[in-house]
Amino acid sequence: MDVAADQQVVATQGLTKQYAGVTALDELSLEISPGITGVVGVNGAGKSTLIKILLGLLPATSGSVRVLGMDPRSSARDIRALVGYMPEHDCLPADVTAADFVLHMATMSGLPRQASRERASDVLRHVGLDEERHRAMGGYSTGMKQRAKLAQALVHDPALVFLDEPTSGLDPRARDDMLDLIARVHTDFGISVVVTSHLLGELERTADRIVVLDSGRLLRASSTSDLTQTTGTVLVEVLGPEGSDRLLGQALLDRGIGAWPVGGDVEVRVDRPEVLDAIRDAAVDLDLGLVRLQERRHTLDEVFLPPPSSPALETHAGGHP
Ligand SMILES: Nc1ncnc2c1ncn2[C@@H]1O[C@H](COP(=O)(O)OP(=O)(O)OP(=O)(O)O)[C@@H](O)[C@H]1O
Repeated sequence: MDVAADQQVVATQGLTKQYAGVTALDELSLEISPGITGVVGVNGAGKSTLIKILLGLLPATSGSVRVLGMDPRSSARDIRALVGYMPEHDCLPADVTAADFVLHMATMSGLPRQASRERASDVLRHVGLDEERHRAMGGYSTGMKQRAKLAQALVHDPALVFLDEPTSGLDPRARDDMLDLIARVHTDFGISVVVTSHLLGELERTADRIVVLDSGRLLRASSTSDLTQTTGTVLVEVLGPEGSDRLLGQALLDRGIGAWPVGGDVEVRVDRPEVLDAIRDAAVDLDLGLVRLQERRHTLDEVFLPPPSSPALETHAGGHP
C-alpha cells in the first residue's frame, strides 16, 4: 500500500507514557510524513516506548495516537498488517535458518505459500543475505542478525516500517552498509521508514527528516537539510550546578569545537553533524542534563552590530562567528 504524500504516517497528540516512577513520554505531539524519518535521542529518551505504543504493543497513559490514520488501541491488528517492526534487541531463534524464519514470518502474515516463498527470497536478497540464509542464525555476526531482523520486518510488504536502533552493535563499515540498505527500503520498495538512533548525527545522510527526543519530550523536528546547515550554530541549555554552561563550553573547545557563552546558554558552531553527538557526549561526561538544543538564528541587531566579546571561551578553537 502506498501512503498518500499528504497523509501523515504517524501523528501523536499530548502522548504520555508513565512506567512506575518514570515518565518515558511527556506530552509528545508529533507528526511524521511519508519518507524516511530519524527519531534520535540518548538512551532512555523514549524512542522504543514510542514505537511500542505506535504498534499497539503498549498502552499509552494519556494522549492520542494515529498510525496510517488508525488508532493502535482499536486497530492494532490492522496496523500490524501494514507496518513492519525491527526490534532493538536480538530476538532471532538461534537454531533456525534466516530462510526458514523469514518464510515463516511471511506465512504468518497471511501471504499464500508461493507468494511467501517469493517475497522471502526477494527481501533476503535485498538485505544481502545470500548463501548464509541457509545457515542457523545462532552463528551469525551482529551485522547478519540485523539484516535478518530487517528482512522479517519487510517480508509482508508493509507501507511503513519501524526500525529500532538498526545500527546497534555494528562496526563503522557495517553501519554504513545498513544505512544504505535502509535508504533503499524507501527508494526500491516505496516503504516509509521510521528509524531510531541514540547518535544524533548518524541518520543525517539517510533521513529526510529528524525528530529529536529528550526525556520523552520533543526537542526538535525539522528537515535534515535545515538541521545540518553548515554555517549554523545551536544554542545549548544545560541543567546543572552554577557554571555548568562554562564547563560545557570549555569541554567543547577542548574537542576543537567553536563554543561561546550567551546569557547562561552555550552557543556552539555546528559545522559538521558529529558536533551534535559531541555536545551530547560532553554533557553526559560532565553529568549535565541537556534541556534544550535549538538552532540559533541571527537577530537583526546581530546582523548589524558586531557580537559582544566573550573572553573566557573565545580561544584558539575559533569560538565566535
Ligand atoms: N518496562 C519498563 N518499566 C519501567 N521503566 C521503563 C520500562 N521501559 C522503559 N523504561 C524507562 O523509560 C524510559 C524510556 O525508555 P525507552 O526504552 O523508551 O528509551 P529509548 O530512547 O528507546 O532508549 P534505549 O535505546 O536505551 O532503549 C527510560 O528511563 C527507561 O528506563
